[in-house]
Amino acid sequence: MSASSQEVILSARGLTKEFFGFKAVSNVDLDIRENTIHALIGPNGAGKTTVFNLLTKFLNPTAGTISFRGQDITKLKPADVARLGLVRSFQISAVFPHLTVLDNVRVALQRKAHLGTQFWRSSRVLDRLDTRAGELIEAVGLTAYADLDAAELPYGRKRALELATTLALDPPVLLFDEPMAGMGVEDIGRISDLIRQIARDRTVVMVEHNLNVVADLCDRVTVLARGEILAEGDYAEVSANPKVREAYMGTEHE
Ligand SMILES: Nc1ncnc2c1ncn2[C@@H]1O[C@H](COP(=O)(O)OP(=O)(O)OP(=O)(O)O)[C@@H](O)[C@H]1O
Repeated sequence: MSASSQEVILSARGLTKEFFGFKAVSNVDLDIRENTIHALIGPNGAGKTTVFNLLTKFLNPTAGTISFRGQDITKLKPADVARLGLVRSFQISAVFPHLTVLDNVRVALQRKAHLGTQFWRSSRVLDRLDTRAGELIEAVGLTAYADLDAAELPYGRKRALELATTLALDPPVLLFDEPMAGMGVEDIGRISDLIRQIARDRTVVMVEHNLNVVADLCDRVTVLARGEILAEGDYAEVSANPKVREAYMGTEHE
């Protein structure tokens, strides 16, 4: 799939973030295209997490603009952009440890369906929710764990549950900050498969340190270094770029 043929869904122009006069992100232009998996990579301190937090509105930029589907979202709050369909997963996912896997997914679906505050619920609506909950649990490989409390799940499976509760919201754009952090090889394979699967009809933006995962999953890669964009392209292009190699080498020797 050619990433350049798709519409831009999320973009930033001149994105800049200063912390007490220090430019963590400097004049970043970014175009994320629909139905692609787009990675933000770069050595430690490059500004990846700051860009991620700016895009999801957890931080306000010092300068620059962000637009989503052509709408300027620079001044919106995280909840507003989430409602528009720009949702970050994992770090703020609401997983209730003392609810079962099934009930966690049910709660997420009820929130999406705005049923949370209603006392009356038709059994037809609840049946539909249960069917969808079952599908989501199966999609993330948790069918055998459906009746366990979330707290009892091993780490990788907990992340799969977080993914299911995020998918329950059915967002067109999903952003992951280091989805593979702390995972073993087996979990990485499983979560990679899941991300590939959910990205078939969604846009995924991810900050990821594991370059094997980036090479395997991502259509487009933006490399940041010292708060600026160093290179952009597919993984083969950016990994062959001498400036990128130098930036990574530089930090290895620090
Ligand atoms: N709240 C803050 N206050 C001051 N400086 C900050 C703040 N957040 C980030 N920085 C600085 O901005 C720079 C970029 O940090 P950021 O966390 O965005 O980089 P990163 O590429 O995500 O790094 P890592 O790979 O280590 O997570 C770093 O020098 C960091 O110390």
